[in-house]
Amino acid sequence: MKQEFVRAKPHLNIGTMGHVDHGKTTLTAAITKVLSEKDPSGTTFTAFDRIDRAPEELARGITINIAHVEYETPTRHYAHVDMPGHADYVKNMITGAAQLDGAILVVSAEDGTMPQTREHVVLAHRVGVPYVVVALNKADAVSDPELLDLVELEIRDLLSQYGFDGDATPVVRVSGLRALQGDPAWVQSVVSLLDAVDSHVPVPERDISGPFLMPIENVLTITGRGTVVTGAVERGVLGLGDQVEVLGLGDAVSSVATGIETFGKPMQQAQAGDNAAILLRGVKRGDVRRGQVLALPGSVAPHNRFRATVYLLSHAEGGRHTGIASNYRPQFHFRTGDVVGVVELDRTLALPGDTVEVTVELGKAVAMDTGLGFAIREGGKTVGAGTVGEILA
Ligand SMILES: Nc1nc2c(ncn2[C@@H]2O[C@H](COP(=O)(O)OP(=O)(O)OP(=O)(O)O)[C@@H](O)[C@H]2O)c(=O)[nH]1
Ligand SMILES: [Mg+2]
Repeated sequence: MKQEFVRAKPHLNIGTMGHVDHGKTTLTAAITKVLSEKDPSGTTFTAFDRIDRAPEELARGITINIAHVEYETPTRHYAHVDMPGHADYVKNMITGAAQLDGAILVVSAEDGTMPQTREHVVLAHRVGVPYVVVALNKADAVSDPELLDLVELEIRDLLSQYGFDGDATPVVRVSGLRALQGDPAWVQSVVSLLDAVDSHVPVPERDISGPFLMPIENVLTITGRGTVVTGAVERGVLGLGDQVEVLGLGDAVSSVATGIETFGKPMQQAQAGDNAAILLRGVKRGDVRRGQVLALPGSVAPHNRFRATVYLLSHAEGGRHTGIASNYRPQFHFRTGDVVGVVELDRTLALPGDTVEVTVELGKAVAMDTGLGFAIREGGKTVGAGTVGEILA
């Protein structure tokens, strides 16, 4: 019998972001190592090569998408996402799939701020990641303190330039690598970083009272038990035995939640903010997929025609070089999935950096309400961010 999840501390969702190779995954592993050594009952060490793995099938237990690791500080329980590639960051951030309550911006002290550092800061602010804490990483590799001061200044400037409070943001000098190797001074640097996260990122308000909704991130088969969907609960509460509907991208499927887990621990209820794995009665693996939502029956409906406000990312933000016109056919990324659609503009041309009102017609209906955010993508690249306005059909 597996131990039940105990909701003893507030739960927050955070993640590492930052330029390629600046040490996000190493730092993630170091955090779990440092915390597991302080309190083995709250945190399990997740080694570098165990992060970012998402298995297709699990032999036993309902396990969460492996891109997440969990850990506990003295005051909080965290789910931490360390996404494998730059494209995934952009996509997950812009759609809110990652639903970060705060982010650890990892900047290599050797390189300073780089293009993806900027892009992630821009996107984090645009999608409403409310707080950032900076890990000035690889501080072990830079012996000149003035150089570290300079990089710190540069980071604060960048944060202020894109809407964060650069002066108030904690910038902590760390070495994920040396902490992982057990060097006491650098272990302490990771403890300081976590203290900064605990104190700078407030516990968010969750929409617990709204109707249950969870975007599906992964679908797994558990031998002998059935089909499990995983994701982060967006709003509401789901209890064991509750009726649910899987919606969007095709026919709706009705089911009942017969198992609920978080990080491999069973629980009676999943609530907004939780990373949950939900076992669905009588559902075949092929009936459900990533990009759909699991929702309280009747609480939300799929739509495919709507008005939207769209911001086209500027070139500096990683957007297009050229403008768009009516009949533009990109991919629309809602929550956890992509669907093709056609854009109609109210004017002849919209340029990168512009905010425009458009009408969108999707190839497949997606569960949506007014206010839902989405990303516009082409060729695997994110070129715009939008918000659903009036729903037309
Ligand atoms: N000297 C030093 N090297 C580090 C540190 N952290 C990471 N590295 C090295 O930097 C390289 C990249 O580290 P990763 O943790 O894979 O970086 P990442 O940001 O996850 O990279 P992507 O996922 O590819 O974007 C590896 O060779 C690490 O060993 C550090 O604190 N100090
Ligand atoms: Mg990595």
